[in-house]
Amino acid sequence: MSQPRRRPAVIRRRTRSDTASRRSSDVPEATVARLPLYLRVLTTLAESGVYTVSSDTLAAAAGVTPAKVRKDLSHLGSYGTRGVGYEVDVLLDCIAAKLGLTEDRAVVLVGVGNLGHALAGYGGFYARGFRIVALVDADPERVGERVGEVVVSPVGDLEQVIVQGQVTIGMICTPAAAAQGVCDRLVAAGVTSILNFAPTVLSVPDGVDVRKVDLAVELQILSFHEARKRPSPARDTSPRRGARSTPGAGSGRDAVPPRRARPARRAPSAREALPGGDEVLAALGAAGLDGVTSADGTEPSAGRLETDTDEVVRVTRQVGMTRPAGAARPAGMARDDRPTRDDREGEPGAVRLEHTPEPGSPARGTLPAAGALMAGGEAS
Ligand SMILES: NC(=O)c1ccc[n+]([C@@H]2O[C@H](COP(=O)([O-])OP(=O)(O)OC[C@H]3O[C@@H](n4cnc5c(N)ncnc54)[C@H](O)[C@@H]3O)[C@@H](O)[C@H]2O)c1
Repeated sequence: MSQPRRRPAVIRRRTRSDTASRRSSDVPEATVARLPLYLRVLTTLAESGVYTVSSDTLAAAAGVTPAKVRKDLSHLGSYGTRGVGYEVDVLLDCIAAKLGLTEDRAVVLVGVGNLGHALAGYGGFYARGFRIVALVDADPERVGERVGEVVVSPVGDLEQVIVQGQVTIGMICTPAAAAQGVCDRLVAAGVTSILNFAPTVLSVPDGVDVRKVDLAVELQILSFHEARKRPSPARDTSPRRGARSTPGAGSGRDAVPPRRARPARRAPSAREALPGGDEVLAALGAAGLDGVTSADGTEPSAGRLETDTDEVVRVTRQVGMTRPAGAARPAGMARDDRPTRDDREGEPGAVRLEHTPEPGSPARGTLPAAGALMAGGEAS
């Protein structure tokens, strides 16, 4: 159980050599990730005048199990006292030292847009010993702007502000395309830790640490749990037939997963249909469609056309369709009558078109012209 205490505790700052001598690399990354949680809880307890804390209390406040707390703290050489728990002050110092928080750290923030502004104005960094000493942006209109105590510098001064401010940590808030270049310059100027907010994977030499923050990933993880709580109606998530594997997917730069599974692709040999009939063929011919051939190599005839997607798009526009033939289903046309790409080798982008009138629709050779077909249906 915790006991009330009179005097609030403060984190004692140690010298650089003191910190270095206590620093070790034998702490698992997962433990390192939890130490800031314990630190936050302990700071609150100390400020409330609490003198000791049990592993149960610390675990509950940090949202982990008591066993994990005991294991994590054992990596720090801190085992507590049976029946008493841990001394809050001692544990605070111990964790702060392990995290290297016993000295202030200078930070440069590159990219002072929406996100950069918000971060630069956040007082919580300073309270935890992180001083944003420089703000840098490539936009001349942002240069000279004051955000809090700091004036935005031109990106050309990046190396200079790093050296002058003895900066070792850089925060990247630029668009993804600019992030690697910014990262390279930060590293070349002496920055050895980078907090990257840009949605890209950065390459850095040995000895440079990169942490990536992506709130969208956090939301996607929450979405996963939401989906488990409330299963949605079944959706077609089957892999596309014939889809090739994508080497490096999810590990390369800007790897962004698709928002939803695409419908299964058709087999390459599938014959696709178009609003056919002699009048459609005539309309295509009148519109100047070159290179129309029949699907079976004979003279082109209504309902058996083979051409290139771009040409279909161009012609459908010329004959008055307000959207490409493949994009909408004209009235009287079966759902499967829409033309789609054909995967035949050596003919990327080709489409095979075959008209198959739906029962009740106009017979072959008496169909209205393409423009009329579209106008009667879903033209937008
Ligand atoms: N990690 C997250 O959770 C998260 C959340 C929001 C945004 N982001 C990312 O943060 C980045 C910034 O987002 P934003 O909304 O602030 O964009 P923004 O366009 O408002 O700001 C980007 C800033 O970077 C500057 N910039 C561009 N190239 C530069 C360069 N080479 N050197 C210095 N400055 C340069 C621009 O002038 C601009 O001021 C984007 O990559 C975005 O995807 C990440």
